[in-house]
Amino acid sequence: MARVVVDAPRTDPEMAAAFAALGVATTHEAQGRSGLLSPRLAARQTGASISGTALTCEVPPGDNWMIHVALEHARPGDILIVTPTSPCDDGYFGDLLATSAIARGIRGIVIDAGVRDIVVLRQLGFPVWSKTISAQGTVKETLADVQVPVVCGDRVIRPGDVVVADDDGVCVVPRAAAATVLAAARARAEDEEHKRGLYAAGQSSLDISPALRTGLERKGMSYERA
Ligand SMILES: O=C([O-])CC(=O)C(=O)O
Ligand SMILES: [Mg+2]
Repeated sequence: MARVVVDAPRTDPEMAAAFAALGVATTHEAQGRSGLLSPRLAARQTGASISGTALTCEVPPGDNWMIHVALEHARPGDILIVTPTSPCDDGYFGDLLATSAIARGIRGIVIDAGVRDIVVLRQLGFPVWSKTISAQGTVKETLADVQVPVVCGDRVIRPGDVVVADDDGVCVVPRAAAATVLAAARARAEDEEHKRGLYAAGQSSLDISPALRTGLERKGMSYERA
């Protein structure tokens, strides 16, 4: 039996939104280099940087009915996560569904399958991370689960987890870890800001981070004159 989990708990929307300014690389590093979705889920635009709470949706191959169901349960600040129950490249999502998603406060879509109407999606400014682009249409015949834990881009995503997406890819932060990872990501961003100033002033990264130099010696790097 397929089911929709209604009012699933989610990360505080303001906290989830704060990750966008930090970005995917920093978030991923701040949680111990984890959470990154497969790079096959590529940005279909340039310059979009979003974060929000996961609204998850399973779809049978070639059938987008459950995306319509998921949109009905959208809350402002959600990011739609769509995963087929077995691999499929069809164009599940296009400009009509995007128009509805925007109206319902959804910030973007991450889909381990295809999207279509890509020119209009870009014109709408609705950001997409997808496995592919395909005009292949889908039917509305078979049920699947909405707002349940899914595997998307080879990572488990639970309803209400934080999803961060930009030109570097997509990263998931489990709801229970969001506050800790946000604090670690902010600290990392501050540290990088400091280093950026030193790098720009011409300082060597080996001087700024002495471990990089002592590590070379410890591992036996030798220097020879040409
Ligand atoms: O309607 C569909 O099946 C997908 C689509 O093209 C749209 O959302 O515009
Ligand atoms: Mg269309």
